[in-house]
Amino acid sequence: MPECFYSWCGNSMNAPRGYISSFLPSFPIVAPLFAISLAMNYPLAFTSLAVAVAVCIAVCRHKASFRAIPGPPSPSWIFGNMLQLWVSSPYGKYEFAWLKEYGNIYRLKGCFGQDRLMVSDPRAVQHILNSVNTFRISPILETLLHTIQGPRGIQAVRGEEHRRMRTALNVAFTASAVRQYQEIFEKVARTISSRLEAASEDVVDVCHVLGAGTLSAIAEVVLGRSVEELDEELVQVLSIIAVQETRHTPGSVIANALGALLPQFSLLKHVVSLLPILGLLRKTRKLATRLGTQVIEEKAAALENGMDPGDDLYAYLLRQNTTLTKEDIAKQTVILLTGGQDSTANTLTLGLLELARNPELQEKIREEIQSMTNSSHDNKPLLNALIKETLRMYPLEPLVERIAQRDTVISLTESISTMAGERMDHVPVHKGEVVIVGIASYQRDKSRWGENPDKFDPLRWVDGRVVKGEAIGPYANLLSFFGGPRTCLGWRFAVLEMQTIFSELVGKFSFALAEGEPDDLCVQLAVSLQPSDAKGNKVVPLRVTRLL
Ligand code: HEM
Repeated sequence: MPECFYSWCGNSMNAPRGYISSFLPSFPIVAPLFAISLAMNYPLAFTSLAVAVAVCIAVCRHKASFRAIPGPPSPSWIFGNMLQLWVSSPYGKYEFAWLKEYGNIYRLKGCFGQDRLMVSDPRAVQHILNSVNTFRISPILETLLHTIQGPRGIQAVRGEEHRRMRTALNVAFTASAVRQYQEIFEKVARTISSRLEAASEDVVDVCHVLGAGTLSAIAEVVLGRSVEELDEELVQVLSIIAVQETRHTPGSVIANALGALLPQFSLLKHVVSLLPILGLLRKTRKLATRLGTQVIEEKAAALENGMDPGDDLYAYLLRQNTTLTKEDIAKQTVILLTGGQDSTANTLTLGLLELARNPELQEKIREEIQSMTNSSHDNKPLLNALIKETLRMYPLEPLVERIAQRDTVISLTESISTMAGERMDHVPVHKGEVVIVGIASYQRDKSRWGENPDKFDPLRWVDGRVVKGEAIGPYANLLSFFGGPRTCLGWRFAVLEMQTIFSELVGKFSFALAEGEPDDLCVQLAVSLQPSDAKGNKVVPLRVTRLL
């Protein structure tokens, strides 16, 4: 579940006014949620609260350890550079310009004059993502993960328990385990093909078709169930989560700033997760866990009776006899369904959009696919270059905030100059300070990815322009699947799924921009980085023509 997930909760609050008062007794816990709600319902009261908090912060604040590092001017004391960073449209309008001007370590202003360190230096990024005890996610994000996944969800558990659970789950995500799901991916790809065919020679919202396709893939591969067999209510909540208009807003930026100040008490998680405004998250978890439990029970019974439990991921996990209990497996259903669907659908959609913008490249990739039908997808260089370039340009989680739990030092790949002209090859960070890992910025660093890093150009992966550099992330030195102990568990699954679906679709159809329509499609930061039209709707209309 991406970092920016909780902005979604902010936007989905249509709470009746009177009900806000029920948050007041637990105000320190729910401050961010309260802030968004207040902003929407009582703008004046919100402004007064924001000013009061700002004054407190200004009084208590100590000088940030990285104050001497240059960075862009701040346009506002209340928001600092945070609106430019989190709310700009298209995503990265300011961030990628700052990267060019200030390099891969610079200082930003957070809300109410607080300093933030923006980091995309590879060594520093690796250090932060690996040091999960020193750099923790904000308490409010932890609370939301706890709400949607429950205390036993893989993203909610920490430390040794996380390591144990990950090792056990990983048996179903190794290269050889994932190869077993190939046939199911092929079946799903053919279903997507027939849906497109039904609409062929017409303009189709590929985002919608691929969203439905990747939900089928995840349901069939993980649970051995077709979408038609899933609870209708569950499919409905999953699609609300996927298409919800969840862009960041000034309210969510303030909530973010306040959320970073909350204490890390586990009791708070339990209290906050009961709040009525988080009802949709609880409902998703309840429905998904109920389905997971039912599936696991059926498969366990089949195994006990010497019958075939199926060839899906849950059956595989049960057969492997891992240290996970049946309840623990069932409790991962919500992260697997939510984390595995939209992420892959968005990446596939953005890849097809880029091919529609570049017919020549599309034709080259099609020729490779059609001439290598019997080869493994791993042997198709252009197909894999398309996947890598789409992941590079459009990381699902482009910004990651972490709060230092103690004083520490971050070493850099290359030294930087302070405003006074001194050289620094490491940056001290004090307890409580917030660093922002710029994953999208890291993936646009010219020294690593070659000339024109802002251009979508898959050929950079085959003509030697990409520099190997320090090994980072699980796939192609990219951080789109994250890095460190919290690396995406499903990255091999996602790569094989994308290889299979791209091969099927690009091999059989041509994709073009809708004629007469301006190409105003872009990406915006919502729950994750999402394709969007100029009005912010999650739609990508493309003209799809059947070729074979
Ligand atoms: C293009 C597709 C995908 C992308 C870009 C992606 C990206 C990510 C990212 C960035 C994270 C880290 C989130 C965080 O901790 O802030 C993550 C975690 C995770 N992903 Fe994916 N993901 C993709 C597909 C999948 C699929 C298909 C599955 C499952 C079948 C999956 C399962 C998971 C799980 C279980 C975690 C939590 C790992 C942990 O906390 O130990 N992902 N993913």
